Amino acid sequence: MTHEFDLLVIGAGSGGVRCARIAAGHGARVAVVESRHWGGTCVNLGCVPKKLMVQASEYGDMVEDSHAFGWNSTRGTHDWAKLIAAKDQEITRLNGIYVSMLEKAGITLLTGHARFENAHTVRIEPSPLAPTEAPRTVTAKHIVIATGSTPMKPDIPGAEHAITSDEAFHLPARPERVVIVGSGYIGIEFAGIFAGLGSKVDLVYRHELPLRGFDEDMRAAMKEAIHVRGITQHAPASPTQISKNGSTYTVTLNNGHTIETDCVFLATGRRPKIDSLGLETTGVKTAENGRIKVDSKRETSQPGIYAIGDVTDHLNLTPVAIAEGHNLADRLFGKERPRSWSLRTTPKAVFFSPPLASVGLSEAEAAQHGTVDIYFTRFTPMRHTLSGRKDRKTVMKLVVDQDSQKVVGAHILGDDAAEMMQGVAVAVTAELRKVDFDRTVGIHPTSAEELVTMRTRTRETPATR
Ligand SMILES: Cc1cc2nc3c(=O)[nH]c(=O)nc-3n(C[C@H](O)[C@H](O)[C@H](O)COP(=O)(O)OP(=O)(O)OC[C@H]3O[C@@H](n4cnc5c(N)ncnc54)[C@H](O)[C@@H]3O)c2cc1C
Ligand SMILES: NC(=O)c1ccc[n+]([C@@H]2O[C@H](COP(=O)([O-])OP(=O)(O)OC[C@H]3O[C@@H](n4cnc5c(N)ncnc54)[C@H](O)[C@@H]3O)[C@@H](O)[C@H]2O)c1
Repeated sequence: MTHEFDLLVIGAGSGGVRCARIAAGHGARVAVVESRHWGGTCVNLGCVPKKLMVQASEYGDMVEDSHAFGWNSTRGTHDWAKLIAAKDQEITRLNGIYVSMLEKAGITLLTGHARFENAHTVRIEPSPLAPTEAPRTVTAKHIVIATGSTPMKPDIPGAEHAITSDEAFHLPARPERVVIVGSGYIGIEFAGIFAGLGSKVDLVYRHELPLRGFDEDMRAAMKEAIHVRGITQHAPASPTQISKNGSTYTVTLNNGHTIETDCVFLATGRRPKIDSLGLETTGVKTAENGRIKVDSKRETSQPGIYAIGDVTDHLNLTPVAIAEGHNLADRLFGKERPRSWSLRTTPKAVFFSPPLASVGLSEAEAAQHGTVDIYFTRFTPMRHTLSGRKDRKTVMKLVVDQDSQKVVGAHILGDDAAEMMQGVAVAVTAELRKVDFDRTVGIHPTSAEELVTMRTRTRETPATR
């Protein structure tokens, strides 16, 4: 059977766009269907608007700190509507860039909600991006599901009164008080944004320390940094109910406490987006949480249908979705060896102020493989020796496998941590040893030079295997 397209990509987010562009570059006839916004979550309701808002939230303290450096500036007030408008203008610009980039690559752009009719046929129905467009049907030899994920709310009474990150980007006004539930990436990043812009923030989370899955020392350092930022932490605690009284809300916690607030923000995780996708008409299998199951080549249980990015709930980060999309397009249509990435050493950053960035293994993970040497330092960065914010510490940690002396993990909490970590990630991916760090000359005066000057082992952690 001849198909209209060699490849149909469902979802024009980070993974889908890269997969489509690379496939088109290899000469394939490609179509992309998008239901909501070109560029997907990262561009519209994720990384990009979030980072702009983090940056916005940092100016107040910077203006205050400038006094110590001789500036006669005043902190002033923040105009939320102006920030949202500026951010939206930038996103509209990016949407346009995505559309023209795809068109220039010779890709057919389809707007609407995609729903499988069978393993090679997809029906495209009206959606928010194309509410009046007539439905149509397309066929393709290969179909890639790149539909991403969507926020998930816990099943508690009153959850309908709460917002998620999707709404946080378009609030009509900044709430004076906000309760944020969840201490994953989104909970912490937005706690920092609202606190920096002047809101009173209460952060509620289930465990003793925030950021489950990160290195324990870094989780403790983040807890302290959150405190220093003036955010009230309720932990361990979870909400059992949200009630609305006029324009205020009351959050009841499982420890019996209640918090009054102007806004409740649930940052309690995301789920793969497979709603009304018609997967039941195909042989594509999903796991309990809706994650599409794929093999190492990203093929689903239905030959010819693949899945990449958040919808597979693997490492839910933009560069990972991009890597998966690129690699898949190379494998399906490329003539040379497919480009590949070391996902094992995917660096991560939580854009709090200061940010936390990590690559490789935590101390506990490394100890499962053998005894580890730990190098740890905590200091006041130079800027804050003058600004007076001496409680804004920078924390750095190197995790070294004792047998091989390879640096298997690096963790930084401090200003510019994410910028520093990208370079360190190259070293960890290249499996460099501690001696390679030691023989690298530092850049002075920086915080980063500590990474190559931590000479004395802080402790040895015995293997737990
Ligand atoms: C608030 C927030 C902040 C984030 N910050 C970062 C960050 O700083 N760094 C980072 O690396 N990652 C960050 N992420 C994660 C990152 O956004 C995702 O990992 C990434 O966008 C996943 O890409 P994707 O291609 O899998 O899906 P998406 O980018 O979500 O794209 C999926 C697309 O598919 C479309 N779609 C869905 N169903 C259909 C259908 N049936 N028919 C047609 N179209 C459909 C959707 O409208 C969407 O445009 C953040 C996420 C959030 C929510
Ligand atoms: N900087 C970045 O790279 C970045 C930023 C934002 C999001 N992301 C990606 O998006 C994903 C989703 O982010 P997220 O923060 O929503 O999810 P997450 O999984 O990182 O955190 C969810 C939080 O909600 C808590 N939680 C879950 N159910 C709960 C309940 N019933 N009651 C109380 N607490 C509950 C969890 O304990 C956890 O603290 C991340 O895992 C990450 O992959 C990345």
